[in-house]
Amino acid sequence: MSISVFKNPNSQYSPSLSNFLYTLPRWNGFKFTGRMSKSLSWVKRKSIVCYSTDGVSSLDKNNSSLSENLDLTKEIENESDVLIECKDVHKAFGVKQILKGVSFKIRHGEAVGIIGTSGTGKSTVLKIIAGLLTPDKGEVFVHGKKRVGLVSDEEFLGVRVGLLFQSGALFDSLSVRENVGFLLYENSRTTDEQIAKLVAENLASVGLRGVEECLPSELSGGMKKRVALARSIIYDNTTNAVQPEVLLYDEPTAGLDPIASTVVEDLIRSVHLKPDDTNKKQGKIASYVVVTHQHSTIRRAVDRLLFLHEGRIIWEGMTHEFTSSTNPIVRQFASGSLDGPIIY
Ligand SMILES: Nc1ncnc2c1ncn2[C@@H]1O[C@H](COP(=O)(O)OP(=O)(O)OP(=O)(O)O)[C@@H](O)[C@H]1O
Repeated sequence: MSISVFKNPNSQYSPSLSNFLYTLPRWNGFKFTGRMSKSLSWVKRKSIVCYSTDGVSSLDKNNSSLSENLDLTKEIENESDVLIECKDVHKAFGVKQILKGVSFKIRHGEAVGIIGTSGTGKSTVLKIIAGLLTPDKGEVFVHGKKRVGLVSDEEFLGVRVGLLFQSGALFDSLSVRENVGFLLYENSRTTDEQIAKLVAENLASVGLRGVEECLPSELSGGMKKRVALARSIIYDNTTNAVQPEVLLYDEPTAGLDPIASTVVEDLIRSVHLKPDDTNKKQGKIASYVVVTHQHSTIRRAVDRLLFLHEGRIIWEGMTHEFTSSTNPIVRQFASGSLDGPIIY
């Protein structure tokens, strides 16, 4: 499989194209040759940015005290189940050094949350894992294979990585049905009727019914988010291919009411393929990573947490350890207190 990255002279990509990028790593032979090619011909004329103009990194040497809080005792010897590894990842935007040596591993079967204050670089980490951004320094490994550059799939043979964008990033000119079924229309032999049925089922699973023929502009922000989630989990159940797949969710419940949040959190759980149910067809996501600020999402949708602060992972632990952590930064964040080392 190969993936094209189209250069954009304005160094911007539209939300729709962001989504286009999301879809790329997940499907073989992605080309606009299928049933949707006509309506999407405009996509070809546009282009996708590669964030390649970042400034030179400068390491912040003043954070050694924070790093001391890392629990390094949880290293597990078996490396064969590591799907994603970030090793000493650095990233700057212009003169702003965002990531200053981020290292962690995501293992097969894990449900991991990345938390931390606003603007600390959580989405940046997801984009680096997904191959939409390249680190200035450090390495990302997908199933033990080093990611070489921007989205380019040959080197990830055997693992698909998908990213659900914070914005939802729907195709504005397509109906909800076409958005959710997009990849199936383009890439599978499933009939239109079967796709329409799958779309309706997946929309129902995120609590949406009867919106198939709406345009995204007719939906509320929360509805758009759920449509995007339905699109990220739909798959061709007429094939038996089982590949480990990693889904990256960027704030999937931000802006949703508490009940819609619960629906989404439970759905994220339900598509997760745990190592002990590999024979089951439902739940094909091997591992997932959720960036979130929502306490309910932390509680319901993830098992392990990574705390990103000032460019590094300063704490990691199980979800139940989060609120009882003695790390002053984590404690302040968990309680939402104004008093503590985090200054706003
Ligand atoms: N493409 C870019 N160009 C320039 N700066 C960027 C770019 N992407 C992110 N940044 C900056 O990098 C920093 C980290 O952004 P990021 O979105 O990763 O943070 P975050 O932790 O996900 O924030 P939030 O919790 O508010 O969503 C921010 O200061 C942001 O302005």
